[in-house]
Order: sequence, then C-alpha cells, then structure tokens
Amino acid sequence: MPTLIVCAVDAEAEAVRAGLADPGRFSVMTSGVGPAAAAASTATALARGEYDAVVNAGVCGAFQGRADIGDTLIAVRTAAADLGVDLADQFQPLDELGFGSMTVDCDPSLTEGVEGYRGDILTLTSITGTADKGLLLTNRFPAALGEAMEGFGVATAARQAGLPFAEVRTVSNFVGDRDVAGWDWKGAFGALTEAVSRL
Ligand SMILES: O=C(O)c1cccc(C(=O)CC[C@H]2O[C@@H](n3cnc4c(=O)[nH]cnc43)[C@H](O)[C@@H]2O)c1
Repeated sequence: MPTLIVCAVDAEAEAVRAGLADPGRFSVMTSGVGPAAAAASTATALARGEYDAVVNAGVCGAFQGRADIGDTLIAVRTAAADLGVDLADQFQPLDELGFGSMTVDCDPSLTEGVEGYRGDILTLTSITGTADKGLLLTNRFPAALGEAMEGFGVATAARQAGLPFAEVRTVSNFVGDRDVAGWDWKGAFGALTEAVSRL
C-alpha cells in the first residue's frame, strides 16, 4: 500500500511531487493550513484504508542557532506547543494533566534515507511573529528545532488509524520577529523537493 504525504498548501505539494523518486509508492494531498484542517483532512483520507504510513511534509520556521534557512528537519517527535496550561512562570503539558499527550513519536524507519537535523518539531495554530514569543518557545522546548502548523494534527489522525507517522520540513524562515523579507520560500521548496527524493 502507498504512503500518504500530507502538505498544507499546493506549493508544498508541488515541491513534493517534483521530488518523489517512485511516485507510485506515494499519494500526495493538500490539507489546508493549521492542525485542525490537517487532522480532519488526513482522517478523511485514511478512512479509505488505502495507506500504510503517513508523512507530513512542508516548510517551517527554525529556532535560531538550531538550524538555518534551507536546512532539512526530520521530526523525532511532533509536539503541540500550546496543548496544556500556560501559566505565568511555567507550562504544564497535557501529559501532566492526565488528559493524553502533547507529543506523538515519529517512526524513524520512514525517513531513514533523508539527510538533515533530527529533533522535535513544534505545531502551533499561529506563526510566531515576535522575538519574545520565539525566545519563550526556545527556552520551553530545548529539543525543538523548528515550528510549523500541521504536524500534530496529521500525527493524531495517523495514530488513531494505527499507522506510523513521520514529519519532514525544510526551513523557509527563522522563528521570531516577523521579517517576511528574510523568508526564503523558493529555497525551502527546492530543499523539500530534494529531501523527499530520499523517502
Ligand atoms: O506569510 C503568511 O502570512 C502566511 C500565513 C499563513 C500560512 C502561510 C503559508 O504559506 C503556509 C505554509 C506553511 O508553512 C509553515 N510555516 C512556515 N514557516 C512557519 C513558521 O515560522 N511558523 C509556523 N509555521 C510555519 C506552516 O506549516 C504553514 O502551513 C503564510
């Protein structure tokens, strides 16, 4: 059975399709932006029972000092960065509250051939646009390499379907101050094409 690759937007899906070495082994779909659209679209696709694994692929922001623009990030875990209680001096993850988990482990066998940095990738419902929030996330999640908006949604749908999951992202920007002029979409899409060719 093929692997389902979920991208948020058409530009990411096009970059992925351009790179697949054996397109017959994969099906690429666009879910829409954010974890809710990603979870719902993935769950609908998986209900057909036609896939044996799920990969979330796209571009992302990187935490300064942990990865650079154009780099490839491979998730060890995908983590919903705000799924818990946000207190003044600390963050209590869902895990500590006894209501489930804010992380999903990725299956390393799905991304064995992909070269890049391996670590956690955060999922947020909004792009971090200030240096203060970027610093807060950097300190709160020391194992996080970057942030995006769909991974935890796709991972949750895969987990509920009993399928292995992986997340592969290429860096279009740094997390923090919203300087869109410094974003490199073209470079990130090119890197994404190269990264998925190793899947
Ligand atoms: O530039 C914008 O205003 C903007 C707002 C919403 C979505 C986009 C996209 O192009 C969506 C692509 C996809 O990119 C991921 N992404 C990229 N950089 C970041 C980031 O720094 N923080 C979170 N997500 C990021 C995300 O997964 C989007 O779905 C543009």
